[in-house]
Amino acid sequence: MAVADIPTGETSEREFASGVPDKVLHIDDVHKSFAGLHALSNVDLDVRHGETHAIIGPNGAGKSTLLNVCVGRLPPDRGAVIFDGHVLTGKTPHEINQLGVARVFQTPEVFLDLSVLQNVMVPALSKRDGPFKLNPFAAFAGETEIRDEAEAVIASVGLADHMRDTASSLSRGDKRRLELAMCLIQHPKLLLLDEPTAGMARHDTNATIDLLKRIKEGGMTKVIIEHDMHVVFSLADRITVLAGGRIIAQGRPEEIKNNPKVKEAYLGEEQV
Ligand SMILES: Nc1ncnc2c1ncn2[C@@H]1O[C@H](COP(=O)(O)OP(=O)(O)OP(=O)(O)O)[C@@H](O)[C@H]1O
Repeated sequence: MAVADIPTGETSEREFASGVPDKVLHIDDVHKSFAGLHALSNVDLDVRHGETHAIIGPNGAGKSTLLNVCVGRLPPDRGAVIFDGHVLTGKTPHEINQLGVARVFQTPEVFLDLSVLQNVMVPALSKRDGPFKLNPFAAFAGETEIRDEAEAVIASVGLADHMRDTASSLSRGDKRRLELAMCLIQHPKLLLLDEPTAGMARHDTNATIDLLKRIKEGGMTKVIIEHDMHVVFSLADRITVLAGGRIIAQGRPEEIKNNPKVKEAYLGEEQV
């Protein structure tokens, strides 16, 4: 039976999971079109437990569309996404997040009027309490344990000096670090990063590479979309190359570097 035909009942999900124990994420024959434009065609991809998997490709290749399908922001026209034994297709972004998938967006999505500390406490409280609808300031009261952890995570992304600053006052690069901290405090099984170093100066980019390497030591699985090849080749265990919505190559970094199809796809763009 094709994965796309698997009903979303729990038994089927468990049966499927038992067949692929080392794969955290399985993308099966995903298609997505926008008004006749094939943004994704026949996309098959496995991400293994604990690896850092980079998805690269020229502008308009379909990278962000693929991530949006994975996190439930876009329904695929065909195919399925399986995470940790759960069929994600048809689930809401919040349900997918609750299963252990966190994402750093291309444009940072933070609470601009809250402080850095409060921003990082929100997802921790939400994970513990569910999507609370009460005044978040009331919910913050007496949350010593979560506050301590939030402070530690904020320090780990290099924002200790901005703990009480409002998010709106941060630079774009710091907003991305804040968003990363908001993901890390959730202890996700899978972290999806959409151009995590976009808009950062080289010094900050290198600091982010170091941080992501340290997270890797913790065993978290990561999928990273990135244009900066220095970042890709510093972090990736395996790379998938998309062009025109199709996968044109998959393999280890050295294999991708020497792949003629990849060089051709990048002609006129930044060289791999
Ligand atoms: N919501 C949408 N409506 C219409 N077309 C879209 C939409 N989202 C993406 N597209 C189109 O789908 C194709 C793939 O876009 P996508 O953003 O996934 O590419 P990408 O590889 O992430 O590009 P970039 O590296 O420039 O961010 C592009 O041609 C884009 O214009």
